[in-house]
Amino acid sequence: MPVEVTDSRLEISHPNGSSVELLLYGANIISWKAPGKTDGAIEERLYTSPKAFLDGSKPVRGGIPVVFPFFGPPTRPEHSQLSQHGFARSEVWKFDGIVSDNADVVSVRLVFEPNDSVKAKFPAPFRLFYIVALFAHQLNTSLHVENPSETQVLTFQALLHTYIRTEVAVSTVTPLKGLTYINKLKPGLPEEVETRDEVDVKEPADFVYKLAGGDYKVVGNGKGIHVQAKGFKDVVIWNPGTDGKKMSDLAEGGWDHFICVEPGAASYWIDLSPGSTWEGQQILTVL
Ligand SMILES: O=P(O)(O)OC[C@H]1O[C@H](O)[C@H](O)[C@@H](O)[C@@H]1O
Repeated sequence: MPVEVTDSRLEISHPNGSSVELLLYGANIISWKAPGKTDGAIEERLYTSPKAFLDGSKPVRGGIPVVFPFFGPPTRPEHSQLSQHGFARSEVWKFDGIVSDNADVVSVRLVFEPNDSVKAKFPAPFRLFYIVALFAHQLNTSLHVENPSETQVLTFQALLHTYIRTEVAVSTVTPLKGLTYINKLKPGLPEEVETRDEVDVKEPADFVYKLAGGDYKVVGNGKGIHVQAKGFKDVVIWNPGTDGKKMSDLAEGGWDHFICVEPGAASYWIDLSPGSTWEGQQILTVL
């Protein structure tokens, strides 16, 4: 079967050998395996920490966590009761059916509607859909935010916190040169302009690149992933380096094996008018 659903996870398989595993907890993709375009070798393309909690007790350290309704830490009073990066990554989503199943693409839809505990902390009406589409060499994830209110504007941020598996020692992200970025490692300091042709994360990195263009490449050891984004104007590049020692769900040296490339609305807010839907999409392609 191309889609297997259990109480807690989904597995999607493509006829060409690629596959995805996703937890209903957070709609968090925890694995994407896809063949190389030239060698055909099926490899894991995302990083999920071997120490990540996959039992729903804590947001998953790895894969693709979904960030909504704000990119943390909270800065607005209406988010003060919510935890870092909001609740979308720590609530249980529902499988909402197979969207397509053919030789090109197998895709599914998940939905999250606010439950009582979310409504108590975040009363604004909303509904989230997440479409996960698996192609031979590509994984396409689309977050749809609906505002069902007839009167109230829904204000939010959203982001896909993608952990790309790559060897940090030899990997770079391009093209970011010339972009203005917020350096979250130096809070309060003015924004900076990226001067590097190729950005690496050999030192701790936590940079929010604004109006970043939506087209990035992560390359290392002759392999790589093309990251395209639509609807997400920013991209965050994050790796904690040895500060990762403070994270109970990241093993010693785990930070050497990923770069987070996070398309998102992170430096700005989206005001969604009543009755409207917003979409943010990420397309990952094996290079
Ligand atoms: O530890 P988490 O809550 O998953 O956040 C991990 C990281 O996410 C983003 O990339 C932020 O820019 C970082 O500041 C944060 O440390």
